[in-house]
Amino acid sequence: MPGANERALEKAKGLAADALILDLEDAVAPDAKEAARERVCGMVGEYGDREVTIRLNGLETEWHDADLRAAAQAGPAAVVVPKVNSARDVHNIERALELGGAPDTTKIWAMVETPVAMLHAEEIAAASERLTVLVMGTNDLAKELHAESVPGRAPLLGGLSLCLLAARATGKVILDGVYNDVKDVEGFEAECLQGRQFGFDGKTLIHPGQIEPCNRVFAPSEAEIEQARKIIAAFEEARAEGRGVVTVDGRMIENLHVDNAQRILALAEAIGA
Ligand SMILES: CC(C)(COP(=O)(O)OP(=O)(O)OC[C@H]1O[C@@H](n2cnc3c(N)ncnc32)[C@H](O)[C@@H]1OP(=O)(O)O)[C@@H](O)C(=O)NCCC(=O)NCCSC(=O)C[C@H](O)C(=O)O
Ligand SMILES: [Mg+2]
Repeated sequence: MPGANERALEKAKGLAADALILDLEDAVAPDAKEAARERVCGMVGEYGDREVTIRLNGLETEWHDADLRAAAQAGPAAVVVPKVNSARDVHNIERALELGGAPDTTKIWAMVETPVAMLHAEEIAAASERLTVLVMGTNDLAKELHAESVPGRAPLLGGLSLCLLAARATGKVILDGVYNDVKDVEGFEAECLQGRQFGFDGKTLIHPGQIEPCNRVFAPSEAEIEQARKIIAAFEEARAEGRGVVTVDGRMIENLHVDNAQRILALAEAIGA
């Protein structure tokens, strides 16, 4: 949410989002940057249990250093850094956080949103243990690619896949990009579903109306939870009888399907908590 929008920052205290990104970058006009920085850094502790992050201005901008120093002192759950293009960028942020006295609990969320970042996704993701999340910047990526905005996002799928591979290969969380048409609920849900089917852990949002459909699409449904329990029970029974493979509803179930079922139950449990 825009760091200059007091109304939105207040409203966010009652919204059912898992994490908040208080933005100092694109959603804040140049002459409002300093006031937004001060306001946002002062509000980090006001959102209860949710992960509160601050999106800094980009590494090459005149505001970046001051944003990073102020955020390091405020100690949010993470600094969200736009247009990260290399492992060296991550190392520079890491060093600046340390020099700025940031607590160890302040992580780095790297926005990957340029062609260079797509090609360096693995080295970015692996660059630091402090980096815990990759965030797709699909608007900037489309702009850089000269791609058109089309349903299904065909022009972006190569980049999305590269970043997903990088996140999974390095054990990091990855969040899908935003959906700009805040009035198009159907199109938004379709894009959430596509993101989930690809393997994204969640989606970044720009409007309160996007929270409920996003939570619904990304959370395991009752039927999925039930199926996961059935798979685990059937496999345990098969194991007790000395078998390593079993069928559930006509489908083959092996160890790896049990791992997936356990992941679904753990996710449902985390959401419940
Ligand atoms: C997109 C918006 C400009 C739309 O704003 P508006 O027309 O005011 O929306 P509504 O009138 O429907 O608002 C209804 C109420 O909800 C509050 N609101 C609106 N947006 C937010 C929000 N993000 N967080 C919290 N609350 C919000 C309004 O204040 C209204 O409240 P009330 O008065 O009580 O009724 C606007 O939604 C907006 O500015 N969204 C965020 C834009 C943003 O953050 N952009 C930067 C991130 S996206 C990005 O950078 C892309 C990435 O880098 C990439 O490359 O892809
Ligand atoms: Mg961007």
